Amino acid sequence: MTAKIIDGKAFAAKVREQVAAHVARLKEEQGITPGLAVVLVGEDPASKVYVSSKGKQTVEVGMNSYEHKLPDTTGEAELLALIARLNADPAVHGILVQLPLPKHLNSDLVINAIDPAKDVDGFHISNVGLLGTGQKSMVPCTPLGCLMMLRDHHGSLAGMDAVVVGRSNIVGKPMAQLLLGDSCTVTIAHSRTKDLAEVCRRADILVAAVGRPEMIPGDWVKPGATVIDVGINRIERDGKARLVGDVHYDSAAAVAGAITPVPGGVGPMTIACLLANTLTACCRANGLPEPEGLTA
Ligand SMILES: NC(=O)C1=CN([C@@H]2O[C@H](COP(=O)(O)OP(=O)(O)OC[C@H]3O[C@@H](n4cnc5c(N)ncnc54)[C@H](OP(=O)(O)O)[C@@H]3O)[C@@H](O)[C@H]2O)C=CC1
Ligand SMILES: Nc1nc(=O)c2c([nH]1)NC[C@@H]1CN(c3ccc(C(=O)N[C@@H](CCC(=O)O)C(=O)O)cc3)C=[N+]21
Repeated sequence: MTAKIIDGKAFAAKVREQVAAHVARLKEEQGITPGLAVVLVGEDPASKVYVSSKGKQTVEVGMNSYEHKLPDTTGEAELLALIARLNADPAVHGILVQLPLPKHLNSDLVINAIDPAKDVDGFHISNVGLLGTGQKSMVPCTPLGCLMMLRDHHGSLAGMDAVVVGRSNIVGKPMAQLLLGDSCTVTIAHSRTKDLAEVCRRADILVAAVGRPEMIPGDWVKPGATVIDVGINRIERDGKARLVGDVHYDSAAAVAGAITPVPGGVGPMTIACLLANTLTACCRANGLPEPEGLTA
């Protein structure tokens, strides 16, 4: 079997179109423009690329983008003061603090200082708790993007065996919650899992969020399974810089039923979902109906 390629880039473009249409209506009918503030501390090159890409796409869908670039040496009090200002600013509907933060800053403390209603990353403990109990929340962008692609491909996910490899707070755990919410039977695997290959082979839906280039080979994939590759790994091959996932694409695509590529899979959906979450936050802040099909 040769897998159907799930085109995250094209899917993300459709999501952005929906967001842009809704934003245009908000402006015209309500005089409201959604605003997203992105905070970047330090000079991490990959983070800089993501932040500028986020800013560009925010403007493209008609929203206001506020970029705050702070030096590596920024102290905790200074960062918390900026977050307090953004929390109080009615023009800002979404706040994202780019991770990882420099080591001297406590990211839990910083994230939990964001107003949960503006926490478009869905990382605040209140949003984590709301998601875990099945209540309305802000849902983390990467898992939300994965869920949208899975629902689009399968319709209902009920009863499917899902394996999530990775248990981080930003991808693995919220991904597992969303799959459980859609009635999958969910297994979360990690670095201490025994016989990971065997666990993966049980999966109808296999989500890889590990951060190890091409760690999952095709013979760990159940024939016909859907493979969602979250990994973004920069490697050098034949003297060239390349981006690869956590799944060995060629061998996995030979057995899977469907697979997301890297690049062009989960990554573009993450940013599209960030824009969708900002729109959702703006609608909620103004007591307006939320966009349909763009929330979990
Ligand atoms: N496409 C996108 O939009 C995004 C992509 N990413 C990418 O996704 C990947 C994961 O990111 P993130 O969740 O932040 O990473 P973390 O490093 O926070 O977590 C990695 C997880 O993988 C597990 N793990 C590590 N090695 C193994 C192994 N050999 N076998 C099984 N499990 C293992 C770890 O287990 P343990 O807990 O036991 O240590 C951990 O739970 C990265 O490549 C990242 O770049 C991340 C965010 C967004
Ligand atoms: N607070 C916070 N929220 C995040 O959502 C967040 C973060 N911090 N820190 C870093 C990770 C990573 N992340 C990606 C977003 C887009 C692509 C993306 O668009 N990738 C393109 C390729 C881009 C390239 O070429 O480098 C693709 O896969 O096609 C990748 C990764 C969001 N993250």
